[in-house]
Amino acid sequence: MNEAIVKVENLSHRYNSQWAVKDINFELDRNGIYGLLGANGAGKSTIMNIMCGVLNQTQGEVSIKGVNMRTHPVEAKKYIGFLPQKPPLLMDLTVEEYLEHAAGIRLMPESKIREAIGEAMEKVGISHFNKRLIRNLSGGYQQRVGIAQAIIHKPDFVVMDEPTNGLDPNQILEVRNLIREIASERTVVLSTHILQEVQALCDNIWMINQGTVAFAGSMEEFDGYILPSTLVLSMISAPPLDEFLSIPGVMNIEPLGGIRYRVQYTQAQETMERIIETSVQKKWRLLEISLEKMSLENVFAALSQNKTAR
Ligand SMILES: Nc1ncnc2c1ncn2[C@@H]1O[C@H](COP(=O)(O)OP(=O)(O)OP(=O)(O)O)[C@@H](O)[C@H]1O
Repeated sequence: MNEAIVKVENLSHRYNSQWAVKDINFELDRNGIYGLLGANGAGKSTIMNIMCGVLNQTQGEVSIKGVNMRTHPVEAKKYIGFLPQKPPLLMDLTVEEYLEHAAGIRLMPESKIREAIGEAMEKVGISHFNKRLIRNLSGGYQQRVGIAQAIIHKPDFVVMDEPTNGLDPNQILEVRNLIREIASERTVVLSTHILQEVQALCDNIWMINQGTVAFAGSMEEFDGYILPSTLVLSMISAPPLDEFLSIPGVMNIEPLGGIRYRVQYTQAQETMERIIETSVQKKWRLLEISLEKMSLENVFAALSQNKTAR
């Protein structure tokens, strides 16, 4: 049997009298990107800090490749790379100096450090800035340095707490691509409070709500739970609603006042294309059509409705 890369059993933590995390269980045994999704304060950082041995849990156990993090933290940490929410960058060091420092903290043998720094810089695309002070790098490049320190010792498992937080849209895309590449050869767990981020990046997801797991499964299962979803459109010459409902994929249409309507659909892309084609053919004068973004609150509501319905 394959040994789990990460095993979390009955994990609970309280900072004072309040439980921040309550009875979390999961096991990861494959490479890929796993997302922890939850609103601010849901408990994501607490879980990640405990998994990485930065915080001691109140109850439960975490093991990395069979090594218990509580009893053998030094050995367990060899298998983990961690990019905390605020990467521990030393702004007055150059990229190379900082990575040397990070490799030292990871107790890498002296003889392996030079080569590892070169490889990590190349992997995250910062080799050309090796002599630059970290404070003189853009936010996106600083995040790359943060990722480089997390992979310098070639860990099997990398944890990233809100890795795209605070980046501009271009930097977000670049860092997402980098995360995909890093995950091609190891297991990555990342946290986010942005639904679209897990949808764009993750193969599997846990939704965390008030310190407990509200949903755990593949991205496909997750989409199955929260679909059907909605789009909003404006039509100047709308047909009778029955006629609109005959478009395959349209499950419901609700007038929102004026020329605006909310449409419930099954398969987003196909249904949208059919609506556009039909409205052109029938001259409904479609002005705009856009997918409605689901808020985390809506997702929780949809998940709990579906659970009671099943
Ligand atoms: N050091 C601390 N002392 C006391 N309470 C804390 C501490 N750190 C976190 N908490 C509380 O524990 C709960 C979970 O916080 P946590 O930071 O794990 O959530 P999160 O999902 O990571 O949110 P965020 O994205 O805002 O960091 C929150 O209610 C938070 O206020």
